[in-house]
Amino acid sequence: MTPGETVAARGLSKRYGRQDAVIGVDLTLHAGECVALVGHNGAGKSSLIKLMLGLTHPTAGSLRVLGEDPAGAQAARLRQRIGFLPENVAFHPGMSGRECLDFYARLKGLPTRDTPALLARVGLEHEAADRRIGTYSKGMRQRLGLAQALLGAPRLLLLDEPTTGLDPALRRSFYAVIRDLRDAGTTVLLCSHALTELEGQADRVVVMNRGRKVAEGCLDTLRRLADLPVRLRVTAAGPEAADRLRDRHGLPPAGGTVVELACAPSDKLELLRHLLETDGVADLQVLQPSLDEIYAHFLTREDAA
Ligand SMILES: Nc1ncnc2c1ncn2[C@@H]1O[C@H](COP(=O)(O)OP(=O)(O)OP(=O)(O)O)[C@@H](O)[C@H]1O
Repeated sequence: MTPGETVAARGLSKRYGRQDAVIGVDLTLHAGECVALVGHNGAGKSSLIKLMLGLTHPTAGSLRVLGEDPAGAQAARLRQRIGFLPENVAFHPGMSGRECLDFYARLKGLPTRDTPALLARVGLEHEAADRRIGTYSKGMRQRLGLAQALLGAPRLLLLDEPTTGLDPALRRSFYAVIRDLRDAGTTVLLCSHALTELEGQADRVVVMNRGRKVAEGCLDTLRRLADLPVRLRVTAAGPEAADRLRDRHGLPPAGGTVVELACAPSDKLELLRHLLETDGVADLQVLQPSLDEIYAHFLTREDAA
């Protein structure tokens, strides 16, 4: 592993009986980056995480996590430096948040003195910390789950669907904590189906389909690779101007003042220039392909292959 690399997978494969879960995956993660691992159900995301945690052994290929073999002799020590938030986090309902975190700290061989600061970091201080978990809302349980994952200041944080069921305000505060950790040098791997909310959160996106890595890059790179049409939403000054515009671009008359045009990314500037010079254009909006559309493009392409 080169300096700064926290995870290095080479040709990594995992097979359960006759079921291939991970197939020949190459993946490198670095300190201080937040990477989103996206894929449909059964794509192999959880299997990849289990391999990183050393809970299962690779069938083929190699995997180093923080410089160690996660399923090797040093696995227990290595796991102290990894934080993990499972998809369905379940805590004992009779414990308070504080008791629960103390319990997990002891399990990890850590002092419990950091518990109050961790609870405060995820917004569970004061009265909330001493309430029974059975009375917590979903958002509070999820925040406790994050606090649990942050025990021992891990250098690698694996979060499986961390924001499922959180309202937009809680999501924002969740991602604010993640950003701080990333900026402090932690590697964060976020597994998610909720693609659109990852825009602006992940530095890099890795797309998995049926066990294989099918695309990787920052959003701009994926956008470029996908080369999907850009849409321009034009608001015309009136219905006649809208129909004139439609006619010029080969669209049937439709009424209303909003006209949606599409073009290849390389033709965008020329079309914009043309529209700016066209009479009757009152406003226009450039609609880039969303992460969902880019993701669908890579999955469809792979399925066709
Ligand atoms: N213990 C197991 N035994 C047999 N097959 C398994 C096992 N664990 C996973 N699989 C299979 O491996 C494939 C990948 O599953 P995995 O759980 O890694 O996908 P995932 O991307 O995490 O899906 P999800 O988003 O639904 O959690 C699936 O076909 C799954 O049925």
